[in-house]
Amino acid sequence: MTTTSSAPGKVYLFGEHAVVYGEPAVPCAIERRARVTVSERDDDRLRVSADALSIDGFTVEYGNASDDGPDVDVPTPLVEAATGYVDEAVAQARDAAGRPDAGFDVEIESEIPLGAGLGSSAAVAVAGIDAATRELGVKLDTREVADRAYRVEHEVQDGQASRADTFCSAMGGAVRVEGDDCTTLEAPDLPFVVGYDGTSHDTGELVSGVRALRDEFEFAADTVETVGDLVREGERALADGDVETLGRLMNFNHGLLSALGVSARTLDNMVWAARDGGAVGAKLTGAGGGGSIVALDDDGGSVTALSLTPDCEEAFRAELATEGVRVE
Ligand SMILES: Nc1ncnc2c1ncn2[C@@H]1O[C@H](COP(=O)(O)OP(=O)(O)OP(=O)(O)O)[C@@H](O)[C@H]1O
Ligand SMILES: C[C@@](O)(CCO)CC(=O)[O-]
Ligand SMILES: [Mg+2]
Repeated sequence: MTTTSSAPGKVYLFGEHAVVYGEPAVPCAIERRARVTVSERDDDRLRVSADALSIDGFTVEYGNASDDGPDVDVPTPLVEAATGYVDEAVAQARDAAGRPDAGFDVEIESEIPLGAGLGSSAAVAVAGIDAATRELGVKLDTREVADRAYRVEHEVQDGQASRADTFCSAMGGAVRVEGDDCTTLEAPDLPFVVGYDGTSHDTGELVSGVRALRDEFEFAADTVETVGDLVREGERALADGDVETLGRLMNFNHGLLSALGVSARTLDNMVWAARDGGAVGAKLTGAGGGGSIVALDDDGGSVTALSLTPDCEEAFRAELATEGVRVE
């Protein structure tokens, strides 16, 4: 049998990083999806092909726990970084189905750039768990897929992950996450514009950087709490459909993320290009360090402005994905 599931990427209206320390955040799913196709094998091995992986796209085949790991001619840390989320998603599916020895051929196709703040890891984990459990004849509730995908991110990111990306990808739409409390939100179809600088960064490392700053300086811990205050204000603006206030708060959130050390010159340049192009607000999205920004702009001027910005490799309008994980 073969099973394909897909799940969307996301942008953060507000609250990334601070959400790791229990502050609320509001991510929104966008219509860019990762598709994971899984076929059960008749042995216990795992064969992963992922065209989009930045190490030139590759296929690896490796055994279950006791084996030596992937047999490929690329440095091990690179392979581990590339396959960590898939490995853990498969481990979750094996656990959910009570089939520790199940082997799979896994194929990943994704419209979400890797390591760019658009939630590629969460989408791959969510779609992977959904496809692999269905392939083994187990139908998980969407919230359980989200919970297991969270455990994948938590494991791969050395215990530093929130439930935000994975819950958002599993449920679709706009969501609110505060610690273990995850809810879906009524949201207007916001005019998201994304600018992507073409680079890739490691979420785990960026989270560690914020943690270190927060441990060193009390005012950095205060900054994280201020992000939480801003998100609560943002929730009211979202409920009122007050796009102008949402934009102002996004600008404020970008400044706070910048203070926490996770912006980059490319991100700042794209943020300013979007604002100059008429966006009501713009901020980096996701872990940062490079990657993507999100802006709110009804009339498309910011897409043009971003396209003319040397630091921007791709600019596009991103529609809210109302559907989360689904079987294809
Ligand atoms: N198309 C894909 N094929 C295989 N693995 C993928 C794919 N997309 C993402 N991944 C996995 O996710 C990792 C990137 O996750 P990471 O959390 O660092 O960035 P992100 O999720 O894109 O951004 P953010 O967490 O800031 O939203 C890759 O190294 C890889 O392990
Ligand atoms: C930086 C972070 O807040 C979002 C990454 O998209 C990490 C997390 O929530 O796990
Ligand atoms: Mg991620």
